[in-house]
Amino acid sequence: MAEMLGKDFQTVNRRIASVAGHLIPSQNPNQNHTTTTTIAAANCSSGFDDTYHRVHGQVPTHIPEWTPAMDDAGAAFTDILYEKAVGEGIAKITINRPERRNAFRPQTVKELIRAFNDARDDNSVGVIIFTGKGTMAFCSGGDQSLRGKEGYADFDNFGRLNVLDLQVQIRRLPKPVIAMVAGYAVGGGHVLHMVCDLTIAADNAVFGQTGPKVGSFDAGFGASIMSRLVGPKRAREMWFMARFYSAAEAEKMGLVNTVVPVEKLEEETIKWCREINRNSPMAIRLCKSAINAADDGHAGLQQIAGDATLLFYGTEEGTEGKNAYLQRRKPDFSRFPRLP
Ligand SMILES: CC(C)(COP(=O)(O)OP(=O)(O)OC[C@H]1O[C@@H](n2cnc3c(N)ncnc32)[C@H](O)[C@@H]1OP(=O)(O)O)[C@@H](O)C(=O)NCCC(=O)NCCSC(=O)CCC(=O)c1ccccc1C(=O)O
Repeated sequence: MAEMLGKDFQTVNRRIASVAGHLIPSQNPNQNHTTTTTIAAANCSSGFDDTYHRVHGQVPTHIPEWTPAMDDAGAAFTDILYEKAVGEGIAKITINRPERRNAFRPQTVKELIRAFNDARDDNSVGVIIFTGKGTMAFCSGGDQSLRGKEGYADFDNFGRLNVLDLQVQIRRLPKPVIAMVAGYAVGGGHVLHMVCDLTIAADNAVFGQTGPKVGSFDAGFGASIMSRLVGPKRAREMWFMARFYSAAEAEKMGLVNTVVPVEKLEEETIKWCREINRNSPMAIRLCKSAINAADDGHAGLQQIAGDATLLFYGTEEGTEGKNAYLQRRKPDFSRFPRLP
């Protein structure tokens, strides 16, 4: 009996400690002593006051300390800025050609590919922000002054369309990529924000395809992903008319996740990054590959199947096979259940 009462007492104590863990001290200006308020009551912008929100709490919104980043090649970037937030697991990749409304040239795309590769390989990075320098443009597409008969040419005497490689890279990257869009996201720049996993738009953002006005089109992801996002009727409208849409219109169409005042853009984006980074990286990885799997055909299956192999390597069952091979014996899988 005494033992049972002791256990109950322990349970009550544990529960009180757990609830107290959700309490933060706050100073009441009218009183000289400290009172306690629940995190949910103090900060809850979502308006939910439940254990889920008390346990997970609020996400800090302060701007992080950015430090310049490099990749293994060590060559300086000329067309982009590549930064990581100290101690945060956030990388930021910025097209740095504001005088051209952040239009990309082949060199820009090569540098973007290097930075995205590095952010993928850095296992301290959980989320990548993709943006443009300044508030006038996220990206205005391919640099038309460099467009030739075979694509875009800057330092070579032949053209290329290497932005298509970048699109595929972002789509396959097993970490969330967030487009942080202020100003124009048009032409190939509009396609780039669409291939990102999420888009946080400033209230000055402008979206649209220009291709049919400038003698270009993206019949790849630019057509198929757009159609998924906004539906085929709207996608046809966007491509046939080549109109521009405000941030509010884009939000209504499902092109962006949220719209915030331009001066709050980075703060809000960082908040989303931190919120994602608090969650299970493997769950997020699988969610990304699962959402893309059907649309991406063999490549989509390969990504999600690779994730399954990755998980299987971490199991005892998988390890038994490897150990048996290394120990030159038959594997013994008899202890592993054949689940229904
Ligand atoms: C973006 C604008 C609407 C902004 O207008 P505004 O604020 O009035 O500024 P401007 O004075 O026009 O521009 C300032 C400055 O920047 C230069 N500039 C802007 N955009 C570009 C650009 N894309 N290329 C080259 N230069 C640009 C502009 O000339 C000015 O320079 P000054 O020296 O000061 O004069 C407006 O700028 C605008 O409409 N821009 C063009 C938008 C556009 O049509 N983009 C190209 C679309 S096609 C494309 O992107 C193809 C991409 C591609 O490679 C591809 C290939 C194959 C398959 C798929 C794709 C794909 O789509 O990704």
